[in-house]
Amino acid sequence: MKLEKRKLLANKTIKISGSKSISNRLLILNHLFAHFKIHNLSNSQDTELLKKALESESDILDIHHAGTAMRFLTSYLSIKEGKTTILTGSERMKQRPIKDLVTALKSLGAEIEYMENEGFPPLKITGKKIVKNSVSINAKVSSQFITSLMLIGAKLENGIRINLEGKITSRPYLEMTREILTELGIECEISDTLISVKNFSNKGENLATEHFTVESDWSSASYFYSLAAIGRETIVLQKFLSDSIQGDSVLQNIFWKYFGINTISESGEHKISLLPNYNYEKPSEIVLDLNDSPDIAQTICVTATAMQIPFHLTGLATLKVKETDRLEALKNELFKIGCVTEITEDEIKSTKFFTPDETILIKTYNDHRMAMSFAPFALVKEINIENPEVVEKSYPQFWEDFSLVTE
Ligand SMILES: O=C(O)C1=C[C@@H](OP(=O)(O)O)[C@@H](O)[C@H](O)C1
Ligand SMILES: C=C(OP(=O)(O)O)C(=O)O
Repeated sequence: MKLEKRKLLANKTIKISGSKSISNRLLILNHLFAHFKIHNLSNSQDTELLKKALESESDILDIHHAGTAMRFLTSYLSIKEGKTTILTGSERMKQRPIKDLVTALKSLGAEIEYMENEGFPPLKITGKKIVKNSVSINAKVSSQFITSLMLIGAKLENGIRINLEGKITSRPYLEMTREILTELGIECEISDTLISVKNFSNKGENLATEHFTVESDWSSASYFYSLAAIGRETIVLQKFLSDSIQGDSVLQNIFWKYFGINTISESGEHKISLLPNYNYEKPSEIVLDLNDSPDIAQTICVTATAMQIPFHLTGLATLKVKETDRLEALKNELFKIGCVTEITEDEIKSTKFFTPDETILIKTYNDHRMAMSFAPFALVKEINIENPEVVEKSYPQFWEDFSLVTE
């Protein structure tokens, strides 16, 4: 798809759909406990796939590229007594790790077999009653494994105590899970090395709420922060809270500190205005540890490149096992828009900016965030985005919204 050089329009309002992460947690909890009404559910393909899988009677479930769906369903199916299910996904999903989660579930008494390669999907899962309640898990590879255990914890006879080994990755996602459980009336505590979830008996006790409204998706909001920063015009986004339970809401601080974008909240209406500071002076370098919010790394790299600000981002080890190896993908594609980078196992650092070629063709590697994060570069120069439809994984109407704020 060709994006001719665009201009950012001032004061346009975009309504982004519900957070994919919150929605996917709520769907699992909704099926484990009494049904409650979910408002502003994410319209992402990942959420649709999880919803379909939970409603399906089939013995084979294919969740394509949806990482959270794969990880959350692994625990969910492990406690569906009397049912055997094959849980599979796309070719990329078959390369994304799941071993730490499977090992933890097996140590609790679950019955799970690898159908192709040890440590990777597809899995054959036979649901069982789990009575053990203490488990250890490596916290370095993906927080989704831990959330997956937390989500079933209250359904286990004796609750769950999860011992965390190693450095915790993507920790705000664990806090998000705890916040959601707490809001539903399920007791959960998190310390640096231990998470506990108490059993929540369904008999006689009701969940604390019958309605849950999902805040809109902060990771999706990042592309509009990028547009506001590069285009220096105000954009209004809905429905967001400044004290969000989504870790990616840290965008507010990052874009204020490094890109001169002020976030003004209008409480009541859940609107935020992204306002460029006209006295903004570029920093000499952006230095950030993104271990807590890996999904906004691509947005920051492209924004910094468009604005020619040197950057050094660390804490990115998990990027290698996402929809694609995002560090490699960034290195290749940033070069096309005029930035030379060095990457290691968990870092990316810009070393030089130069004037890019006339024709820029961005590859997207089956990764929605590659397409969406590079799109704002069209404010600098015409670019072409390969396979633009990849955005549907998290943000199906992204291109319509992009066209609403640019011309
Ligand atoms: O729990 C979640 O909803 C997520 C956790 C993060 O994954 P990791 O914990 O694997 O980094 C994040 O990257 C992903 O998009 C969503
Ligand atoms: C990593 C992501 O998703 P998942 O792991 O759920 O596939 C993402 O949305 O950037």
